[in-house]
Amino acid sequence: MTVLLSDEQAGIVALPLGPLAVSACAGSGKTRTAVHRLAAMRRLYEGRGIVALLSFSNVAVDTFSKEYGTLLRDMPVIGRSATVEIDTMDGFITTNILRPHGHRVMKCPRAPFLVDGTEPFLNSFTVWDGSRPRPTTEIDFACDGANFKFLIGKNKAELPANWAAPAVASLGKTGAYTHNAGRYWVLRVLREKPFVLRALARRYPHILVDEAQDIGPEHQAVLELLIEAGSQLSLIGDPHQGIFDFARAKGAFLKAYSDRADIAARSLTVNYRSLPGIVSVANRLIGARDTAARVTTTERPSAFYMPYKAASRDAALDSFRSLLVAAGVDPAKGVVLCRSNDLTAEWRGEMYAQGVGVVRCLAEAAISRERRDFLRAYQQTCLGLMGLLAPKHGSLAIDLARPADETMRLLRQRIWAFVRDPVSGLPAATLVADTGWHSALKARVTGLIAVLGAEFGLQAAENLGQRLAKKQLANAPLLAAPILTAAAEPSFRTSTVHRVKGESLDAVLYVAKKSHVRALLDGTDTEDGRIGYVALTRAKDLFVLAVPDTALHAFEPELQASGLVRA
Ligand SMILES: Nc1ncnc2c1ncn2[C@@H]1O[C@H](COP(=O)(O)OP(=O)(O)OP(=O)(O)O)[C@@H](O)[C@H]1O
Repeated sequence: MTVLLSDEQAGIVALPLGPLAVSACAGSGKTRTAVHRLAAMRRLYEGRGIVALLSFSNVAVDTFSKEYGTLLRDMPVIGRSATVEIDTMDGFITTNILRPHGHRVMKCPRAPFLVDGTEPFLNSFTVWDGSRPRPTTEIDFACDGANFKFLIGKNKAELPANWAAPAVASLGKTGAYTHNAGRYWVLRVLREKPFVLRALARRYPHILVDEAQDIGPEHQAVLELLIEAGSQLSLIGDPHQGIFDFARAKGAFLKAYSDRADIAARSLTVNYRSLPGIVSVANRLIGARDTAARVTTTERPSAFYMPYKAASRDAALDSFRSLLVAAGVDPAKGVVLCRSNDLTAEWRGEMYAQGVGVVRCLAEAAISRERRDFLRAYQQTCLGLMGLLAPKHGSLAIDLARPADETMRLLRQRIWAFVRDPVSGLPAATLVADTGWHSALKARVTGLIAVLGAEFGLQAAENLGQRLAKKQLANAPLLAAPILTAAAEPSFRTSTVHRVKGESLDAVLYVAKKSHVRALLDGTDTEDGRIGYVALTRAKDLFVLAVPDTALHAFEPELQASGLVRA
């Protein structure tokens, strides 16, 4: 299949192959444009290094790799070089800097390895925050010019460097790093070991970053160092879709980069994804004049709002189902989107955050398995089991992830068997949490720990009973049964907006709280506004905004002025 480009896209691909900043509207085919430009640059740099295409999610990387593969099939041999790399931004810095060179600044005797903070061996690494010791893994790092700020807690309170730096160094010596600390160590490698930076810039003469609105200050600092050392940088992104404020990524770099004198700045303004009615609402919300490439053959609207009662979720989902049928969209393709994890879990019919500690991990494992997310079910089960084993087995999770010998492989099989089996292994999430589920869990997990002791020599932690205590479990199933059994009425995929970023969805129901509706209507100056905008612009054929019934009256004039139609 030949992949075609529009004039606008082809113009960007054909630009002289220097650094570039592309500000692109939603659905404008950034993937296609970036992949074609990558192929064009590849020819220029043939034999002189690697051209990297970086993004921020594994889904984006898979999509780019597939499209690039399709494009290569139609290319002359010269374009088929293997010297193109497609990766996530974090994957790129981990593979090229942290794993091979991190030990030079971390002073560890092994290649650095990622931890998520729950590994028991981390318990002995703490930092004083002025009133109490906190896990070192909770330290966040903010790039502050040539220095770093060390932050802690939800409010990101600043920690004095003379408390934080020694704690970070002490954990670094083990080789362990968190996602946040990884960027700190990467920047230290590039600043303190100039030969690494020089080699990297020679190896990557041109780096293209997609979703460039998501570049935060630490990634920006890495890219600026590479530019100084000789790499060229091209950015492509949409400032209206920056939804990673929590990572301090606010699209500032993309905006500022296009103003630099030596950078060619271009725009993509045609939306190929959504029906004109949806594009028109998006335009009104952000004051843009993007155009829709698709045409409609009917007068039927494609962007709606409807009231919902928080206590009547099923009624709202039924209304969405009717709208899907009326729009001719397969109901199985409808997707429910929410702003937060809690709201998403509620709309999925899950009992959110059940249990405490080990029991919570195992409850999440059971829910994940029932939702057929087996990998997460396995990972949560491993985490739970780690909490039931003696601290000396602290690195077991890492060994299990990459089993080096037959014993580890057998152990992994044993845990997988437990995860998969609701009858004698991990109890079904449809059982009542505080009675049937908990009592079955306690008996079976205790049995499993005994087996792990007998067969694999693993020692149980002390106080197993306490660790498996019945705390914060509701007198209801962990997972509402209709979600699993409604074969005739397929349940909708339900997700946070963040998880569907970059995707095209046939139909979207965006379940908003009052503040989310307000933010959506106010445009994209706030993060909540941008999240609403991302939800809206995922929709191809149908968008429905669910507004709390108590707030409908106040918003109705503005909703209609934006072009949304009452369902
Ligand atoms: N020239 C084109 N002709 C027809 N369809 C196109 C063209 N370019 C892109 N598309 C289609 O438009 C849709 C949106 O493309 P893509 O997902 O790359 O958009 P995007 O710019 O990344 O959007 P967003 O930033 O909103 O995620 C895809 O289905 C893609 O195949």
